[in-house]
Amino acid sequence: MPGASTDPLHSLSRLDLAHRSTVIVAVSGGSDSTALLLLTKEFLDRNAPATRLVAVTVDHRLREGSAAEAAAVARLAARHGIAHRTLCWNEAKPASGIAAAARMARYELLAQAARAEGTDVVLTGHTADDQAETVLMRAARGDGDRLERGLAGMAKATLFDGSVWVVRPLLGYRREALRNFLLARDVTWIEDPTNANETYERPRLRAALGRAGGDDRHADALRTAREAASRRERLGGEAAELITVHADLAAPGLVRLSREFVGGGGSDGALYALRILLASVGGTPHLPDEARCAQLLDRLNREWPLAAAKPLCATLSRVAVEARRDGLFLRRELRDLPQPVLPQDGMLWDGRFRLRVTGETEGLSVAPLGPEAAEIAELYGADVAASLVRAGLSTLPCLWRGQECLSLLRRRTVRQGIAAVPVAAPFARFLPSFDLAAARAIMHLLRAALPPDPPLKRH
Ligand SMILES: Nc1ncnc2c1ncn2[C@@H]1O[C@H](COP(=O)(O)OP(=O)(O)OP(=O)(O)O)[C@@H](O)[C@H]1O
Repeated sequence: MPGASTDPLHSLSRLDLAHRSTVIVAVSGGSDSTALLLLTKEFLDRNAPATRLVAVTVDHRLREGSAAEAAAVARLAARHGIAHRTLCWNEAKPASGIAAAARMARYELLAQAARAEGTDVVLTGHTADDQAETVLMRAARGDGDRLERGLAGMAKATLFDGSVWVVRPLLGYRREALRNFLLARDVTWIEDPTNANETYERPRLRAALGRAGGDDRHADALRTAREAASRRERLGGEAAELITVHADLAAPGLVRLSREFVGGGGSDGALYALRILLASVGGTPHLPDEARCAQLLDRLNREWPLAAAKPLCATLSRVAVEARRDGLFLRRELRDLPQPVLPQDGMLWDGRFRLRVTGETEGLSVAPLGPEAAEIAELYGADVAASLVRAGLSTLPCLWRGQECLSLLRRRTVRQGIAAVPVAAPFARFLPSFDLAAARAIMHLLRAALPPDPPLKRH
């Protein structure tokens, strides 16, 4: 992230939008996203006049007046010759955790809008002020792991659901500069009353940063974010290297790590790589507990030499771990596998596969292969113990008609118009650009679909 700059007109020049036929800007009607919309319009008019600009407002239907706010954004867009859509969050609202649910619904609706417009880019108006607040809140909570990846704050770009890049071109710019930009053009914006409600953590922090000494705290927070982001990228690069060199898919559903991987177990990169591997094999979106993974690596380092006689086994984060003479094997544990489900397009299965459904599904279900794995185990992993191959296979999604097993669902073998595409669970929903190297390595290992390049120019 650049240091806070004063001329927001430069903000878009770092984006690679030339090959996109359409770009979406997410506009709440607040100062930041309104400024972003007008900046993007100016930028595209000058540099990529063939690219269509679409403003999208999400009406969360949480406050009286939200529809009128969306209509005000629509009028502003029309005045500037910009297409505008309003999308409503119509689902039932949860009783608690409303802010997080609203945020998730907003991402989903924005991604839907992007797909409908045939683009993979949505720009949002997050600023340097938002970034400083995010980092200070995370630091105060002390969440994140020992390596403090969370202190990197928001990434310049985050891939949502594997398909839409949410890009934040204004992260290096102060809100005040954006407001001055709007005032100079006589453009007004909407003040969201929740932004001033100091019963919430963010507005409280925002008010504190506005008082004496706030600028220094702001600058410190941005420095912390920059440093944490480069540490996080370095760590991800190390993990990617370890996964690429020392991990392979010994058989479907069975990841094998070499002894050298564990031998380097003292490094932060190995610990991070192991956590990514465990989360991906187990199908959990969050990385498993850092301390427990460090203990496992430590134990493997100390005891593996003895494992020649008897495998060393452990389970962690839905993964069965087995150290044998010929490698460390990871597979989804057999407990708590999904019950049979009716396949639906886009459904995430056990956090490990995305189902693709194009055909008729009546009478069909998707469930783990289970004991039927014994029938086909000999087809795979000739250099691995048959029991491991069977165990790995038995956790994979299979197409059933009643009690009859029709076929193992694979990425390409589309049976009855149904396929199961592997996903890397920790990066399936949100993939921040800091983690791209590590994500690509694990996706490559699992034969998952690789992420599209982010629309950022390389320096
Ligand atoms: N209701 C919404 N509709 C469309 N986009 C939104 C909406 N709410 C937030 N966003 C996008 O997410 C960004 C960050 O959201 P945040 O809640 O921090 O901003 P805000 O205070 O609502 O408005 P602004 O950032 O425009 O001042 C916004 O700049 C905007 O791009």
